[in-house]
Amino acid sequence: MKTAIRTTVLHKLAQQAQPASRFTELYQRLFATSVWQEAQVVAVTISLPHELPTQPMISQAQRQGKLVVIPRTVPHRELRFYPLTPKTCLAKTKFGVWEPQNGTALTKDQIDLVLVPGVAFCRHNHHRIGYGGGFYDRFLASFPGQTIALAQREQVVEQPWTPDPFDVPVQQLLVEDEHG
Ligand SMILES: Nc1nc2c(c(=O)[nH]1)N(C=O)[C@@H](CNc1ccc(C(=O)N[C@@H](CCC(=O)O)C(=O)O)cc1)CN2
Ligand SMILES: Nc1ncnc2c1ncn2[C@@H]1O[C@H](COP(=O)(O)OP(=O)(O)OP(=O)(O)O)[C@@H](O)[C@H]1O
Repeated sequence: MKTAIRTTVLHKLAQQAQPASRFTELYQRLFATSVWQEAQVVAVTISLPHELPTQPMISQAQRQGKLVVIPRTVPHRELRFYPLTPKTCLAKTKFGVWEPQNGTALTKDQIDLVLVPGVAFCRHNHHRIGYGGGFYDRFLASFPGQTIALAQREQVVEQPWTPDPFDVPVQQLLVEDEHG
């Protein structure tokens, strides 16, 4: 079931590249949350072309004096988050994402907010489906801070699926064009 949803949503997302202007209002809703406002250290990805653009969130966080950290994949399908600064060197992985090559990884308890990427999200219970690597499920299993995901309309699934025991739902799901 998760595999079928992943394939369907990825197919929809592949149809168009996402202009950040489409999501201005969604970003504003994120910036208005108390979790965002209180976070000093924010973990976010460098988005792929079909993903919701993350650059506006990175810029806003840096303007507000927050530390932005980005993931690097390491053996055993784990993630480590490194500061994104003008000194950060990035390299493209086989998977196609840009990852940091230098700096010092933070520990989980140093990160206040993780903006969780995903392919599909369940509207009702905030469960998520990623690319199938299990990186975020593994990381979030023992993450003590806050989690928020932003979703394009096409990524939201109305019908709950049966989650695997290791799946970790996000605490807040902000959906394009929806308030509340
Ligand atoms: N922009 C962005 N960055 C992100 C994620 C994301 O969803 N979006 N991730 C969210 O988790 C992590 C990377 N996710 C990955 C998910 C799957 C595979 C993967 O299937 N790798 C294959 C080899 C790929 C290839 O050779 O092309 C493998 O390990 O077998 C790799 C990374 C961290 N960075
Ligand atoms: N906490 C965990 N400990 C050990 N293995 C895990 C854990 N979480 C997930 N996995 C493994 O990761 C694999 C992929 O999981 P899943 O299909 O749910 O990935 P996903 O949610 O799509 O990916 P991601 O979390 O990277 O976005 C599963 O085979 C699972 O066994």
